[in-house]
Amino acid sequence: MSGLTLATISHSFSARRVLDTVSLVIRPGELVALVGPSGCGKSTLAAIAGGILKPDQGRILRQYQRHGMVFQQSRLLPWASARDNIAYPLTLGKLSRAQITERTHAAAQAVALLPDDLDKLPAQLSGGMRARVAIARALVVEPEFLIFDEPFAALDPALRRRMQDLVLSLAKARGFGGLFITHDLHEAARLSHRIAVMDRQGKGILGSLTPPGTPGARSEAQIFDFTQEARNHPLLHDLLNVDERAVTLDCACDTLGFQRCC
Ligand SMILES: Nc1ncnc2c1ncn2[C@@H]1O[C@H](COP(=O)(O)OP(=O)(O)OP(=O)(O)O)[C@@H](O)[C@H]1O
Repeated sequence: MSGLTLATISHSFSARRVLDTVSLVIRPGELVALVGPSGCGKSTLAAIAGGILKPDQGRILRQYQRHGMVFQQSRLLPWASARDNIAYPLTLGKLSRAQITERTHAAAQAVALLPDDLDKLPAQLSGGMRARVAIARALVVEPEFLIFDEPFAALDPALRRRMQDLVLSLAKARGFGGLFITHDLHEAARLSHRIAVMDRQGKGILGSLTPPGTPGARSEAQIFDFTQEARNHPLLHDLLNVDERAVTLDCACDTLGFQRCC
């Protein structure tokens, strides 16, 4: 079981303070979705959680050995094939060539990449394929914790659903925890034990919403009902502007296969 504690994290870019004493505790095995208005500092917090960015102040406690990260932009090596991008983190360890090949192909298969796609460079892949290569690269290390920054945004509804199911089944099998950043409330409700809502100005976590049941065991009706109710929750109502609410609704309708139900 793996958890993460971010304690009173502050960070500035140039003179502009983006995060101001933000604390978030993810208990061992807990999947937390982080939502909040665009620009409030979610990606910055994810980069700090993943050790990509050193905060100006604050403490990070990781209760795991390895995490897998997916960034908002796929951040693939442009000169390397999809296969080599997925394998890259393994080449930094002590695995044999045969083990690397086996794990790379298993990860590629899990994200529904075809063998032909693996020879292509990132520029030759579609946006959705690039996103899946990035997800495979995160999963290939057999992570104990996931940090995913809008990992499924470039995927069509069917693939998005498939990737969500993949993460849920792996989380269940391995008991890992995770931090998922998303603008899609339906996705947040589907993937997480808890939805943490970040302040508009990066001044902390305003509170959390807890969908009923556990991720992976919720019915689509439960998720849909929760999402509809949550939109009117003061925590979200004050934070999401009209456009963002519309996007969230579209996503929920798409995923459920409804014709503009709302
Ligand atoms: N490398 C950087 N240099 C300067 N400013 C940055 C940098 N990265 C982020 N910022 C600024 O920090 C603020 C928070 O950005 P961040 O990407 O963390 O927000 P976010 O909540 O993830 O937004 P979104 O939901 O739109 O992805 C923004 O004002 C952004 O312009």
